[in-house]
Amino acid sequence: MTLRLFDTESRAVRDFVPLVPGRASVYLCGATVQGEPHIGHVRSGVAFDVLRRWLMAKGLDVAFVRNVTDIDDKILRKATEAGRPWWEWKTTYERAFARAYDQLGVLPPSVEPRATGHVTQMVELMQRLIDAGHAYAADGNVYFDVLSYPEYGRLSGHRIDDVHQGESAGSGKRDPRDFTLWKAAKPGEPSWPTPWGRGRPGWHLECSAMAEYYLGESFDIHCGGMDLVFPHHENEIAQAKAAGDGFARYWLHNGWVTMGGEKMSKSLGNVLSIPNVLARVRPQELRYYLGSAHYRSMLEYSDAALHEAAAGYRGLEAFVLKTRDRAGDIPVGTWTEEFAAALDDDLGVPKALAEIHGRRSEGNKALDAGDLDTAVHIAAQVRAMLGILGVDPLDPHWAEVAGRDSAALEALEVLVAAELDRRQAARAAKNWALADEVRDRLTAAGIEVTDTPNGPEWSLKAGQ
Ligand SMILES: Nc1ncnc2c1ncn2[C@@H]1O[C@H](COP(=O)(O)OP(=O)(O)OP(=O)(O)O)[C@@H](O)[C@H]1O
Ligand SMILES: [Zn+2]
Repeated sequence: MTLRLFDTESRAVRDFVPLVPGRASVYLCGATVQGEPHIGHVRSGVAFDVLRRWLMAKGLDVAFVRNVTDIDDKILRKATEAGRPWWEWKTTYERAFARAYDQLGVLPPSVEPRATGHVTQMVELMQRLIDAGHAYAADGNVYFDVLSYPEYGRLSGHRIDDVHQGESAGSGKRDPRDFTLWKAAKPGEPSWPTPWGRGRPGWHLECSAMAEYYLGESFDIHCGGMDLVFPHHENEIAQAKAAGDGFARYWLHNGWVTMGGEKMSKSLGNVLSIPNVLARVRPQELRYYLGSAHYRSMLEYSDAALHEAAAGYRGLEAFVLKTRDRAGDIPVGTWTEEFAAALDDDLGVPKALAEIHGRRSEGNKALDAGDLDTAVHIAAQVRAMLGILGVDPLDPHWAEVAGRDSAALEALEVLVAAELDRRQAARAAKNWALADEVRDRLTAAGIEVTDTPNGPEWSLKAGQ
């Protein structure tokens, strides 16, 4: 059956026909590594990991590129405010994102290019745009001439008169609707040489240059969060197409994680960090929760919805484990036709999950009736289907992630217990100052101590 995908550019569900039979090329806009990831940031990683796994399951050789935006105004500003080098700052948060993707079982991309490593490709693209009369250099900046590209606005539906790039006014810009390809160097900021002077890349230029370098001038699918439709993806298209390239043939956008009806965002302060959520549920449960809604719909966060999803997942897991306990190893089987039809229909995960839960309930009936052959057959189907969604309960990845965390927790348990013994001894000796000091140190380290009739108990503070 043919996979059909909703393409933002044509505003329609279209059959997915790859450019090269048997292959699929996918570019996903990755993070601007300026701070700790929140659960909204990783939703696109999870949603398009399902796309990738489904393409692979259908036998395609998938080239999957997810970039890292590692030079940007926000990175420079935050590093300066913290008094740290910008390269240390961005590396720290690149690691935090990598860890979050890994914890959630997102497959590592085929390549993970950094913007700072692809200035050569950006200079080449700017040169082509200048040669074709679609870009101009002014005072060390390079701008894209929006009016020179009549198709501008096709992706987002913006009328040319309504275009506001949301950039600070640049020196030498001919028209306020033009956008920045390259920023002239400022004192104290990192910069790279170009024929137009030293400077650093604009955000939009990076992605066009990196997508084309790895995937070619035409490729299959470009993905990202829906806030990227304008201006980021509109500008990516303009840059590539004005230079004469075919660029992406399908545009996919995921909805937001919202909280209180608004996009989860650091600037609004309504964020939940990954470690915070992983203190409440396991990584596979968080992934199941983030992936359970259709990728294009909004996902309004609530503790209740998170726990409900986690319980739903545990029900599936319990069936697979129970069957394994009774019957031995469960192989990875194949998915059902209903599941395939659901995913082929623009990655209809909610329908696919309804199918999986339906199979689980049949499987449990088989277990109750002592029909182990049927139970094993169904458990193998459930494993295959959950595997496409990235949450196969028997995937060794989850044991590995849990092992890492539990080793650290066990070590913490020993250390905190020793501190609490010291505090109890101080209290017994009426040395209140020492007892308070121990407690304050634990609090400062994010450990909350509660005195109960059974003695002191501790937990990690549920911070942001
Ligand atoms: N709440 C969210 N839900 C889904 N995707 C999100 C959410 N917040 C950010 N993203 C996505 O994360 C990616 C990186 O975004 P970016 O680094 O620009 O963060 P941002 O949108 O400025 O968020 P914040 O204000 O929290 O830093 C983008 O693709 C964006 O669509
Ligand atoms: Zn991008």
